[in-house]
Order: sequence, then C-alpha cells, then structure tokens
Amino acid sequence: MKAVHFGAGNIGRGFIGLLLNQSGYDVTFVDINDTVIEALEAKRHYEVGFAEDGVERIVVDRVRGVNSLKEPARVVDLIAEADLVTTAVGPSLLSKVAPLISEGLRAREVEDAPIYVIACENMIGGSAILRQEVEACGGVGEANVFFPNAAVDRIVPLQQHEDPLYVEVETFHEWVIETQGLNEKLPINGVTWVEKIGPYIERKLFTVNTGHAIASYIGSLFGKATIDEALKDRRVRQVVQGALYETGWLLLEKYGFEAKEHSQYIQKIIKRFENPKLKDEVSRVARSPIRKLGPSDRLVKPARELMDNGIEPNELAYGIAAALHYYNPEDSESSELNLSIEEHGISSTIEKYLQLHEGDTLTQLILDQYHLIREEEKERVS
Ligand SMILES: NC(=O)C1=CN([C@@H]2O[C@H](COP(=O)(O)OP(=O)(O)OC[C@H]3O[C@@H](n4cnc5c(N)ncnc54)[C@H](O)[C@@H]3O)[C@@H](O)[C@H]2O)C=CC1
Ligand SMILES: O=P(O)(O)OC[C@H]1O[C@](O)(CO)[C@@H](O)[C@@H]1O
Repeated sequence: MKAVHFGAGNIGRGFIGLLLNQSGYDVTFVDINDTVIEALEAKRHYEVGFAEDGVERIVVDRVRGVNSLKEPARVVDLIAEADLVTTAVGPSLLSKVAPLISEGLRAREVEDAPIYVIACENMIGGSAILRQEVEACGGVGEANVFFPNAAVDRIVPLQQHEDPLYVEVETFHEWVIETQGLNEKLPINGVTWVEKIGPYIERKLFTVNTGHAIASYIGSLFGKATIDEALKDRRVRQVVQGALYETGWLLLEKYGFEAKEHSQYIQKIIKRFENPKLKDEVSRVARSPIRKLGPSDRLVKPARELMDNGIEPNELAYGIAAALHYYNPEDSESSELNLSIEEHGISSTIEKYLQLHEGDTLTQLILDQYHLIREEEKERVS
C-alpha cells in the first residue's frame, strides 16, 4: 500500500507517518523544507521518541521524501499510484497543496482502485474544504476518490534536535475518520471509525484545542513560557478548567455525551497539558491567533453557541480577551491583530476578525475582560 503525505512536520512525522508505517504503508512525504526532504531521501527512515519514561523509540522505515517545489511531476506520479493521500500542513495551506493533489488525481484512470484524501488538520470539515480547493483548481478528473473528514489528536511540540528527522511526541493519540459516504474502511491501525464526525471533531476542538489555546493566551498574560508551567499557575488552571466546563455543557447539550465521562475526558486532557517532558512552548500553542479567533474556530464558535443557549461564557470570554491582547512580533497573525487594534480600535478588530458585532452581549463580555486585562497590565507596569 502506498501513501503520500503532505507536510513532513511535527504531526506528519510524529503521528500520521508513524501510524501509516505501522499499518503497512510505504509513505512518501511531500514538503517544501529541503533539510527534512534531503534527510528523508538520504536515510529512508527516522525515529519517533516519547515524552514518557520507559517508552522506547520506534523506527519508521520505508519512507521517502519529495520537495514539491523542485519535483512537482514526481508528486503527481506518486498520487496517480497511491492508495491514500494525507495532509498536515496547516489549515491555511490547504489551498497551496490542492493544485498538485488535483493534478495527481486527474492522472488516475476511471478503473483505478479508490483513493482516499484525508486532511489531518485542526479544523472542522478539513477534507471537505480540501475537496473544494481541489475542485477550484482542476477537480479530480475520473478518479474514484473519497475525502472523508477526520479529527487528529496528539501533542507534538516544536522539535530541536541535532537529527532533523527525530521527533518526540506524547504517547496519547486519537485519529477519528468519518465513514459516511465510504464503501470501505481503510486498513489503518488505531483509527476510530465513526458514521458522522461532527460530535467528535467538536468534542476534540472545543476541549483539547480550546483548553490549550486558553492556557497559552492566559499563560502568556502571566509571563509563562511553556504550557506545563502555565498550568501550575492557579489562575491559569482555573480559567482553563472553567472554560472547558463551559464548552462541556454545550457538547453535552448538543451531542448527549455522558457528563461523568466528559468530565474524565477534560481531566485527562489537562493532565496531558501538564506533561513536563513535552516542554510545549506557549508561542507554538498560541500561534496564528487570527485563525484561532475565527468565527468557526475553538474560541468564538462555542462562546457564540453558549450565548444562543442563554449561557454567558465568562471564562471563554476571558480567554478570547487574552488572545486579543496576546502579542508575539514573530507571529505574523499576532502582529496583524495588534496593528489592527492600534489603528482601528478593539471593537472594529472584534467585528472584523471574530465577526461579532458591537452591542452584542458576547462582544460586551469580551470587551469588559479586555479592558480589565489592560488595566491590570498598566498597574503591573507602573
Ligand atoms: N503539532 C501537533 O501537535 C498537531 C498538529 N495538528 C495539525 O497538523 C497541522 C500541521 O501542524 P504541525 O505538524 O504542528 O506543523 P509543522 O509546521 O511542524 O508542519 C507543517 C509542515 O508543512 C510543510 N509545508 C508548508 N507548506 C507546504 C506545502 N505547500 N507543501 C507541502 N508541505 C508544506 C512545512 O514545511 C512543515 O514541514 C496543523 O493543521 C495542525 O493544526 C493536529 C494535531 C496535532
Ligand atoms: O495546531 P494549531 O491549530 O495551531 O494549534 C495548536 C494545537 O494543535 C495541537 O498541537 C494538537 O492538537 C494542540 O497541541 C494545540 O491545541
């Protein structure tokens, strides 16, 4: 079996590549990072280590690498012959990988075996959105292709090792794929197959990712460098926990998850955040605040839906305000957000990026928290 994976980064090597290799796939990574691609081509294997005592490294072999900027035709040929295409490049880069995926799919014949294209990104409906991008740049031709939506969960922090391929990950992992519309399940070890992904992607996004984002933005407010350090601060922990019980209420209401089980799910996630061996930097988890503050993402969507249910999401509002206050000059989205607040004010910034309107109760909750943060900051500095 052959798989082509776009994005030989942290989750690509540390999760998707590893699982596909363990399921018997030969994996070719497609990336634009020459260092990683050259190392993959030279070594044809890499190692995955675990942020937990006593867990041995795993060697991932039968891997290749292609730089899509240098050898696009090779990528097309590989997709024409593959059983599976996966991506982990980041939600905003799906449009960049779509043209080659389209070309590769169009190179397939109508009688070829089915091929599956799965976006493994932190977003709702990732594969469906990738399909739209593919349709917008040439389509799929006669290929017998499925784009099942998926949710992926494993914390893989930034990697700083001498070996550019080595990646260290937490032991926990979850990969959920939707079966709706498929005629068969792919042979991938450790995948949870569900008829409809909606409840699972929202449970993951509004718990793991909401909690993580809030830990990073409130953590940054209190000068914390890593997520485990942030969680040691009682104030950060209280907001994270409070926000997760707010989104938990919504998830129970929408999807009927069992309350006790969901509470255990929340506690397990907070424990994962606390893993000191991960040394997960606040700046990684807080990255791309404009995306994270988007109307359909992990902070604003659950907050809006709670308001629709008559519940004021105070902890989420505090997290959102901290995200608006967050500033990292090395993060282009953070700089853009900051500039927008400076030039146009906080209310128009909320309107533009969060798509929340002035005068709405949720906007007011966020504004109140934002001004409080600013006041406290002024007091700290003076
Ligand atoms: N790191 C994590 O723990 C998790 C990440 N994710 C999701 O996985 C995605 C990737 O995240 P990470 O692996 O952390 O990021 P990363 O930055 O480590 O990896 C992304 C890779 O994509 C490559 N890339 C960029 N443009 C490309 C292009 N046009 N063609 C091919 N490759 C390209 C980059 O060079 C990089 O190697 C994101 O959507 C993220 O939300 C999901 C679950 C866990
Ligand atoms: O990858 P994103 O969407 O920028 O956000 C970082 C998030 O992704 C993860 O790396 C994995 O789910 C989480 O650790 C974190 O919540």
